[in-house]
Amino acid sequence: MIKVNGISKAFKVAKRTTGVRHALRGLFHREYTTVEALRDISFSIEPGEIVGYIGPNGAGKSTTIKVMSGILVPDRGSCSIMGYTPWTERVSYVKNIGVVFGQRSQLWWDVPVMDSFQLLKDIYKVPEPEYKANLNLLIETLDLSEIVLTPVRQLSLGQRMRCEIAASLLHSPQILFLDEPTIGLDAVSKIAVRQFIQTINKEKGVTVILTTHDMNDIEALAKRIILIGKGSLLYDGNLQSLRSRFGTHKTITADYSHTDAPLAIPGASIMSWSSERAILRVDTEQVMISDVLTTLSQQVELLDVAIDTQPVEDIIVQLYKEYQIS
Ligand SMILES: Nc1ncnc2c1ncn2[C@@H]1O[C@H](COP(=O)(O)OP(=O)(O)OP(=O)(O)O)[C@@H](O)[C@H]1O
Repeated sequence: MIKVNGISKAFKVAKRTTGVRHALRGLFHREYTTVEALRDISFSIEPGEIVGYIGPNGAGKSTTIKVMSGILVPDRGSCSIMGYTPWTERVSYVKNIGVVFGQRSQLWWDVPVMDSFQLLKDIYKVPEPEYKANLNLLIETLDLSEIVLTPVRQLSLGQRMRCEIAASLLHSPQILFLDEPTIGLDAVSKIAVRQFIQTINKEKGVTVILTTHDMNDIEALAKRIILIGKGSLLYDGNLQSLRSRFGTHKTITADYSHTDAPLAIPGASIMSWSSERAILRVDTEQVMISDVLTTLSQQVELLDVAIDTQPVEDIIVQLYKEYQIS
């Protein structure tokens, strides 16, 4: 469905200087530097996938989404999405995609949301029955009935984001690009947006490419992640295999009957200890969790045990370290 092949994009940026002398000189003689936003990026995405496109600030995520949605023309490389080249066949191509930029709005600021929806219907030439069916479904699933008659400028960020997502789906696109869709949202709105993304992916088969800094988004939604750093693709694969590669540490929180004897557990490091609770960190490549629990139960009377895997955040930090990006 999506084939990106060797995409590169550089921006020419004017060098900024401080001081009056330099500013005056800059009026006559501008100096430029080149920012390589994307370097030889390639990947393919199958229909129905949800892919988390992640990387630190300035890595090139938004630039990739802009190239894939036809807003930016790359310097080199090719991109074929549902048979279209996004930047050369933009008019016919955009009917197949929905785009949400969390930091920008596609809705008209001063008019009620419903008027923006109507305008988008006309722009995309959505037939009336299809528009009505989509609108009703979106109003219901995104809980918009009480806000569609409100002007966008009066909406909260969470309400606006739900409307943005609805706006991007009115024309039944098969691919949805989401650039930071949960940025700035409270916990409840984040969960609502995540659930909705899952629903349209499962029920309508919409392919989703999602950029985010929120690892909970990734954990909840994406089986596959693509990691970029400083414009280069660093990892493309399964979140689960990344877990097994890096996530070999588990944390055991053990509650037990009062004891003053210190614990000695071979293969586990004791992160914290009190007379009733200990937190242990175990490298499962070195020692089995069951062995640690057996040793523990020989030394204390266990009341409760919780075992946590390493959060995805930690794994991503390790990846950044391995690739020396920040
Ligand atoms: N229009 C532009 N003009 C000049 N430089 C740009 C432009 N757009 C992006 N860049 C630069 O390209 C690089 C990649 O930017 P991009 O916005 O794609 O990163 P990002 O991964 O989306 O970052 P963030 O997580 O901060 O949103 C950055 O160094 C950025 O400053």
